[in-house]
Amino acid sequence: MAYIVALTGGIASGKSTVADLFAARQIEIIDADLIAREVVEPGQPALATMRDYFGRHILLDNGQLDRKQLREIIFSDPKHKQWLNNLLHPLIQQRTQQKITQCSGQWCLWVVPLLVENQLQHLAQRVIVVDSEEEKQIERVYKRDSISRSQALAIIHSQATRQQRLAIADDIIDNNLSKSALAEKVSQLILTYNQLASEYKGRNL
Ligand SMILES: CC(C)(COP(=O)(O)OP(=O)(O)OC[C@H]1O[C@@H](n2cnc3c(N)ncnc32)[C@H](O)[C@@H]1O)[C@@H](O)C(=O)NCCC(=O)NCCS
Ligand SMILES: Nc1ncnc2c1ncn2[C@@H]1O[C@H](COP(=O)(O)OP(=O)(O)OP(=O)(O)O)[C@@H](O)[C@H]1O
Repeated sequence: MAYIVALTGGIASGKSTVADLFAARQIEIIDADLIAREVVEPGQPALATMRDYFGRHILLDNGQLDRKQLREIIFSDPKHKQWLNNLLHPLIQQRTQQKITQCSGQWCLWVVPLLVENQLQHLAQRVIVVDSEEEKQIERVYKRDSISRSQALAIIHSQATRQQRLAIADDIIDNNLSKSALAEKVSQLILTYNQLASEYKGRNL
């Protein structure tokens, strides 16, 4: 089994930006947000279950999930969020495990927003936390998705705190850095993980 490096952080902390820098260096990526999209594609049983629970209005005319609407529903009602998490998280976890066993490199990067919330850290050998100040997250999520300040805060407050994440971090990426400084940090981390993964392989032969 490959050495697994988990990459986590709050909403709009910069996980995808950092993951893209690893991917550009040919590191294999397993992305929980992408898997979360796969399990609700049209034709997937989970999408039909969600339509039955929330109603047909949760779908767009083309049958795809109306993500904006679902986001508004679940982050304004914890009961609905819990229902959705109970449905999707086991499915996401199952697919993630499959992909982890298929990782062909010496190590791979598992991008997992809810690592701390779902207490999944035991599934990785190393944890990177992308750390960002709350105001930066709000600003970036607004620029990227036009999410209002109050909705951004609702999402942030439904997630683990910065302190909870930092408490389990092996490596911290401060995402107040410029993108070029981030690339430099990623290059250093790759050298570290190449070494750690090769030692791990040696111990597990
Ligand atoms: C609510 C949905 C439709 C919003 O879709 P949207 O395209 O706007 O956002 P996207 O999927 O890219 O998620 C963006 C970020 O929102 C946060 N987030 C999403 N779901 C959750 C959740 N259940 N609890 C806390 N934060 C969440 C994460 O930081 C995530 O990285 C979507 O996030 C979703 O289906 N969520 C439930 C599945 C899930 O838990 N996914 C996140 C972890 S795999
Ligand atoms: N260091 C940075 N400098 C400037 N802009 C950045 C930086 N890091 C991220 N951004 C921008 O902030 C936004 C959020 O970043 P990104 O999508 O990487 O976060 P994320 O943690 O993957 O988000 P989500 O939790 O929503 O999936 C993006 O528009 C990205 O281009």
